[in-house]
Amino acid sequence: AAEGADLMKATQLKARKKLLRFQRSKIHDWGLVALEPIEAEDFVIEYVGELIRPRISDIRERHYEKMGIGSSYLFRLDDGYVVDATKRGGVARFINHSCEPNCYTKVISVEGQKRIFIYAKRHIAVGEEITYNYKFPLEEKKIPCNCGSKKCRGSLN
Ligand SMILES: Nc1ncnc2c1ncn2[C@@H]1O[C@H](CN(CC[C@H](N)C(=O)O)CC2CN(CCC(c3ccccc3)c3ccccc3)C2)[C@@H](O)[C@H]1O
Repeated sequence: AAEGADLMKATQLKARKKLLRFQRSKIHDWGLVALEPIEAEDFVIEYVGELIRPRISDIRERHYEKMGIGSSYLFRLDDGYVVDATKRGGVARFINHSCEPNCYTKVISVEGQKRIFIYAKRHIAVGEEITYNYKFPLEEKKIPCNCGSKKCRGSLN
């Protein structure tokens, strides 16, 4: 019974959302910082937003661009669907890109709903900024990358 409880506790620890804070980032404007140590493969946070169909996301993206909001809080899924965290989203929308990220994203269907979960690739120390690879498609108009990592590709797209 004891080991069962320990296993339960360990699982909860791994699955529990981590203590994070959004604050000024060295990479860009605002970012998300770890307030507690995070172990490799721990669940960090879910990228929460509205799941919208490809056509709707194109319309919204044009609208945001017109409003000068630029690359808004849109997280594109492989099938063209988009999770839009602009109006209603969690703090995960403040996570910046890195060419050597300390996290990775996983899209998991839960009751038919696609959701984006962010996990640690490695141990993350207190105070470290949470990052993942945006995997933006290559584009003409480059967004210069400021991740500062040795293997930086120089741009996000
Ligand atoms: N490694 C990197 N190197 C260089 N640049 C990087 C890197 N990683 C991320 N970025 C930048 O961050 C972007 C991703 N970003 C991640 C978080 C970001 N740091 C932030 O501080 O918001 C979320 C988007 C930034 N936008 C802000 C909209 C906001 C707004 C609009 C106008 C003026 C002020 C603010 C807005 C406000 C209200 C409603 C809707 C939108 C959304 C990338 O597209 C890139 O531009």
